[in-house]
Amino acid sequence: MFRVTVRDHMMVAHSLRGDVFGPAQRLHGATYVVDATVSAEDVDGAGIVVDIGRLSEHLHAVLADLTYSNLDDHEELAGRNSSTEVLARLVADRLAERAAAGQLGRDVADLAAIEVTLRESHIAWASYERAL
Ligand SMILES: Nc1nc2c(c(=O)[nH]1)N=C([C@H](O)[C@H](O)COP(=O)(O)OP(=O)(O)OP(=O)(O)O)CN2
Repeated sequence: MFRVTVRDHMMVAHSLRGDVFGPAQRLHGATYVVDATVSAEDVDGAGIVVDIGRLSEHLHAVLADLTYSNLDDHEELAGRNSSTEVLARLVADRLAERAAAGQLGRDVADLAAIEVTLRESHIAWASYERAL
């Protein structure tokens, strides 16, 4: 399997509900380093999974909708904790929609999966992977 990964970041405000959380139950800021990885069984005629520049543009566009916002007010996250895992899935699903529309520059049938990893610090991260 071939994989290509691009990296970006986003800055958000949010609070997390539940006794499992401590101070993070209060509204606070978080900066996530976000990695998006697209995989394919084979490369295309140009020898790539998808173009890095194009994948970077789409990751940036997806994150632009979230960054500098209060995720507690986000309609897609209503009633749900914006945990690192849930945010990884949200970003992956949005990128998958773009892949399905051919916006990554390759037929989605030739792509295998997308994985998004959010690093909330240098010692903790969460990922979500889904088929394309
Ligand atoms: N699996 C996950 N665990 C935790 C997440 C997460 O997104 N996924 N997020 C957090 C918080 O955002 C943050 O990392 C720390 O929160 P908090 O629990 O309030 O802080 P502390 O660990 O310092 O406090 P405790 O009282 O020890 O919980 C946490 N976990």
